[in-house]
Amino acid sequence: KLFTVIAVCSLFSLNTTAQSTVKKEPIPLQHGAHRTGKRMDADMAKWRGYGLGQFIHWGLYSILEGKYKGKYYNGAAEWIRSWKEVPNAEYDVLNKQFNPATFNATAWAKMAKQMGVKYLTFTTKHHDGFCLWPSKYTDYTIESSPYKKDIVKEVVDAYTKEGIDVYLYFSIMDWHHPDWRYDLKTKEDSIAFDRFKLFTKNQLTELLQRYPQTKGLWFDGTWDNSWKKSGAFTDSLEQYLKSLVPGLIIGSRLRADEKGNRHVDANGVLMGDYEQGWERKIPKTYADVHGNDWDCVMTIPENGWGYAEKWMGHWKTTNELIEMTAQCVSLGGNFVVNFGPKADGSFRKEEIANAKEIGEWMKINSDAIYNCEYAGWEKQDWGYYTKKRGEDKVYMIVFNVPLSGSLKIKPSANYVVEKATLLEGKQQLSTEKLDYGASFIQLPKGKTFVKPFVIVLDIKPVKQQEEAGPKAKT
Ligand SMILES: C[C@@H]1O/C(=N\OC(=O)Nc2ccccc2)[C@@H](O)[C@H](O)[C@@H]1O
Repeated sequence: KLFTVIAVCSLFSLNTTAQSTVKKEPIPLQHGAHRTGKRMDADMAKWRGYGLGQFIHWGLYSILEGKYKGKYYNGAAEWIRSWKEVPNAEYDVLNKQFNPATFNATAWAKMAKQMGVKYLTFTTKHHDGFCLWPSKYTDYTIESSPYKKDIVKEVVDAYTKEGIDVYLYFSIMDWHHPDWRYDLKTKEDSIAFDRFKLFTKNQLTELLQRYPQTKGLWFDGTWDNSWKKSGAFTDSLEQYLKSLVPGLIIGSRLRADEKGNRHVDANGVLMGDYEQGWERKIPKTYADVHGNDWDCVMTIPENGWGYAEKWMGHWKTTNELIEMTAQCVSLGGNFVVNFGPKADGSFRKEEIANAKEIGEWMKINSDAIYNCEYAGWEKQDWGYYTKKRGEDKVYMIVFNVPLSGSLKIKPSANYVVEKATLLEGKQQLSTEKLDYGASFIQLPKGKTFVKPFVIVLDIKPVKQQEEAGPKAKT
């Protein structure tokens, strides 16, 4: 018996070692990824350099503020329609109340400009199906509200005028539309969902034609079986949308391949121009991003994107949001902070404060954020490295000042540091060489730092040391 066990195990181990050496044949896919590696055109290069963005969730859910008849919903406020306490029929007539009479898109855009964001993602239609633009494919739109005016146009125009690129959030899942299906089990399901797919294609065409400044589409609500079973349609839809607007940027949440895989296809290749799975989470290491472009979308409270009277759990401070921004950019991504305006279009005081304080920090330190990339240097405890794209400049974004006042750095072998300078005030800092290619950067004695700060390292590429011949056998 024992012999059998040993025999089976050794066979297994043989088999695995054999497998590890045999290259896996790619699975032939009609509707998998059509590109491997990053998009290298100018539109995507601009996206890659944004660093900091803003998300805005605004809609009928903002009226309920995460509560109903005095009870507080403990889920994400924009999902309150799905709460058993809220009769769908009562939620669905909230369009009759929506009337942000004092809404001022220009004020939003100026707040965003001051904050230093380079792109906005704005909810045109969330899961509840209510359209903030006057779509001609449904009557469940802003035109059916007392407000009547085209909010999407007001937002797109105001942000574009401030030089902030606009991306339109669109939920495929539409709880209000009679032809939406979670799964395709019957012939009737498929007939209805075919109508729904045409409705979706028509609305997206409408958005791109009405708002030609749109730089990209941010898809959501694509996790159900009905969409997973529509891989071919998602492929043709993406290609169709990109034929309407060449250069359009679409993340990995839209597509499914013909085997129902989302984000990455059956061969593990990203389907989309960037990875959209980093929602309220940040990659730990560069390896986690698998060489893809990516951004992280983040709520200021622990969860909840639409306005809620009571924010859930911990509310992120400005320093935490700045650190998350630095963390994302240091790993080659962008960081997108979500704001959930009240039904009247005003922001809560905490969000206004965060935007102002982040803006004050960006005013001094944005060189370390805009158009920066992963530096590839060994991470140190004091904070994060970013590298200016195409320039011999590395930035140290410092959050943790050691009691010694000496910040250790270990440049990658292909660079030496020529000079270290405090970004604010331009004071040059002394450095002390250590062994193993490391150095100490000495902070000025007696200076106390009360905010995250940046040190600029002027670096010079060095030829890799020629291998000194075959290593002596030790
Ligand atoms: C930005 C958020 O996006 C959502 N959902 O996100 C996800 O489904 N996230 C997700 C799902 C699977 C893997 C990773 C992220 C929405 O339901 C939510 O209301 C909000 O609009």
